[in-house]
Amino acid sequence: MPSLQLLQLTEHGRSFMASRRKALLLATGIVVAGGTAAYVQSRLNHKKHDSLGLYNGLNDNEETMEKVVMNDHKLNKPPRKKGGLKSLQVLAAILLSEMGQMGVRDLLALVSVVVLRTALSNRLAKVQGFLFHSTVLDKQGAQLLAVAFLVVSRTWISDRIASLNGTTVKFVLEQDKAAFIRLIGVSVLQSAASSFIAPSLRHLTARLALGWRIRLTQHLLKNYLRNNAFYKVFNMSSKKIDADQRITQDLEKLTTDLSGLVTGMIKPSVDILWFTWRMKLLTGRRGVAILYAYMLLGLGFLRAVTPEFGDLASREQQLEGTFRFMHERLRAHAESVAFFGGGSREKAMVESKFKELLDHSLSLLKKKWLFGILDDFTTKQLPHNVTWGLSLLNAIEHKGDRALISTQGELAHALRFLASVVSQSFLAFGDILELHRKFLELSGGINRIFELEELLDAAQSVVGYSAASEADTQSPSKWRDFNSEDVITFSEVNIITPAQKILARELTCDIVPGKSLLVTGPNGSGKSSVFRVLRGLWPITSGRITKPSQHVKEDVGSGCGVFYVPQRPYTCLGTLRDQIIYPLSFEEAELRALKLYREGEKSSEHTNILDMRLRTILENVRLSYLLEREEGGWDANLNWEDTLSLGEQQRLGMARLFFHKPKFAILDECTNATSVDVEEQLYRLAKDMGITVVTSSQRPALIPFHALELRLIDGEGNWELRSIKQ
Ligand SMILES: Nc1ncnc2c1ncn2[C@@H]1O[C@H](COP(=O)(O)OP(=O)(O)OP(=O)(O)O)[C@@H](O)[C@H]1O
Repeated sequence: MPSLQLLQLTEHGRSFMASRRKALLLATGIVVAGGTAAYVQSRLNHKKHDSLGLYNGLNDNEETMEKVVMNDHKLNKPPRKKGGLKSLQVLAAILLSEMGQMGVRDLLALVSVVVLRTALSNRLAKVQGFLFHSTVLDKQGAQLLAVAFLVVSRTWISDRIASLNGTTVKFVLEQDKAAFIRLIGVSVLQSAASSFIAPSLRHLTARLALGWRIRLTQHLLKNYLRNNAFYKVFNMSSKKIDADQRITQDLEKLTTDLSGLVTGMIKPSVDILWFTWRMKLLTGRRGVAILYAYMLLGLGFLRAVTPEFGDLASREQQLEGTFRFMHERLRAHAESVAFFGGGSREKAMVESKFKELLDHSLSLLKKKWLFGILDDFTTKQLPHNVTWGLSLLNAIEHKGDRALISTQGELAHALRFLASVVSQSFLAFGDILELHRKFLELSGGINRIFELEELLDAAQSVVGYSAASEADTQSPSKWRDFNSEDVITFSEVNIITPAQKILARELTCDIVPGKSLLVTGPNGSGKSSVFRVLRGLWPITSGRITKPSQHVKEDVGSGCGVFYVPQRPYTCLGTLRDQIIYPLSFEEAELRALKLYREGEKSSEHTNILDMRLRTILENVRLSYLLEREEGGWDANLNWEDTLSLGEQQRLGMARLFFHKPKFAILDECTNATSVDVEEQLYRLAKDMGITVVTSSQRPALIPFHALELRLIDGEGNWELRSIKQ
């Protein structure tokens, strides 16, 4: 393919692809859909300015991103199954070593050999990194220990209660009143302890889940909101990753399930050990052998008939996300839909997604129901017969004269105790089987979260110009190496879409201060794409871009180096003031205003300086009436997106530009909804402020404000640069 020959890789490009490939190979099939739960998350999703993707073809093969993902899906499925047991054992070991239950670990590993030949992917190992690296010294380590302690206590109390049950019968038969009253006293104490343990366990489990949620959310958000990863993740492949849904709802469910699993794992393990020992005392080795033989057979049978609950649960979450996303879109575009009268069309689309979700949920419910029947029969009903068998065994081997009341009492005690022990053992056995299903369901959640985590990691390791410039924000010295000049330079840069279509071949041009550039060309020829590459949203595969820093240089009386005003206006959540100072916080804006406009003022006057400056800017963009119109003035906090007209929002965007006062402004048709006279005034203002603009526009009225024209001729790679006669 000729276009591919043009994709000569830079070292950056290669290593980016290598790291991405690694991440993608880790990923199992990407099943995605938009979805949203939290408003802020969805704003990130919706307000992103393009539906762009990262390059899928940075290496020299011809696979599209989608194919890579599909292949990865195929590649990964079998290892997932094979690796499942290992991962499970890793998780079990982690959990149990955390809780110091080494003896239990061996048993659980043994049980998992029989039960769990399935499905937790290698991502489980990652869970360890985030959730189980706590020590007993930190809060969560202590909580884990407390959970383990409570679970063991609960088992001990169950055992005592089982024993008491048998003893009651004995005392009743012997009609020993004093002993009976003592027994009631002990029983009341045990009940009190029991009622303390159950709610405490629930409370601690919930706290554990919350702690993990905080830890995981912070971890994901750190990468999600850095280096524009949210943009890259939404556009990594032609399919969209519903990152918002995963970070909010999926994460909450995962941590709740996981903490439930901790108790779910400890309890049956402790119970099985405890009651096996009891059983050995009561029935000897033969009884234990019978019990275990039944359990292993039952486990094997249930394993064979268990549906793929992990995949099913993951699909359900995905469909839930899609359904929510449909509503979210409708909310975001309510006015447009209402103008078009698109209600019934939207209804059909929402209903089709709902039907998909419903069908899946129904089939999942049916599978759970059928599995539940077999599960119940194997773990709860059939075991009664085993209990009877074991009781018979116990009764045959019981020594003593059956005619004596004391022997009868002992036998009754032993049989009741045995019945309780066997039933507790089977309950534990049922719990272990339940664990199997929970693990499968959990694997779906883990895959969704850690797939996102891997993509976020990959987005961080996008090297090339983008990452270099972002890394600079943390290390200004490094940044200067790349951005030492006050000039924007494209040298032999190929502008290529994520679908590998070349838009501008070996683009070369310099933009120096005072010589503004007008980018023109037919729709779809790549004007905005040039800006995307300049901003580092799309990586470059060849050539080099130089640009001034995003940093503020207060000392020279100007704001940041380059400021972008996108085609679609963006209003943030917050006050009127926040709209103009975005993306700075109030405090940062005060400092900026002080540095830029009144060197050496006292801090008490910061706000005044800022508001005075902002008022002038609002007057310049002819929006000062907003201050009077909206209650609260600068502090008015509205849904600006719905309140302001498109033209007003665009003027607000320009106000933002004037506040930041950059050396270069990248203006992507960001004034096309304003009237021509306002547009001209805005450009005049920018010129007076010494801002060099790079404009994408089709309006002839703007030509005189520029010294150069870059024309993207056909969107096929051809371009020309010419100077504009003033
Ligand atoms: N994420 C993407 N994946 C694949 N192709 C894309 C993506 N984003 C944009 N394109 C394509 O790249 C081409 C250039 O898009 P761009 O937005 O740069 O056009 P433009 O010149 O700014 O158009 P307009 O004048 O309509 O704003 C278009 O054909 C568009 O469909």
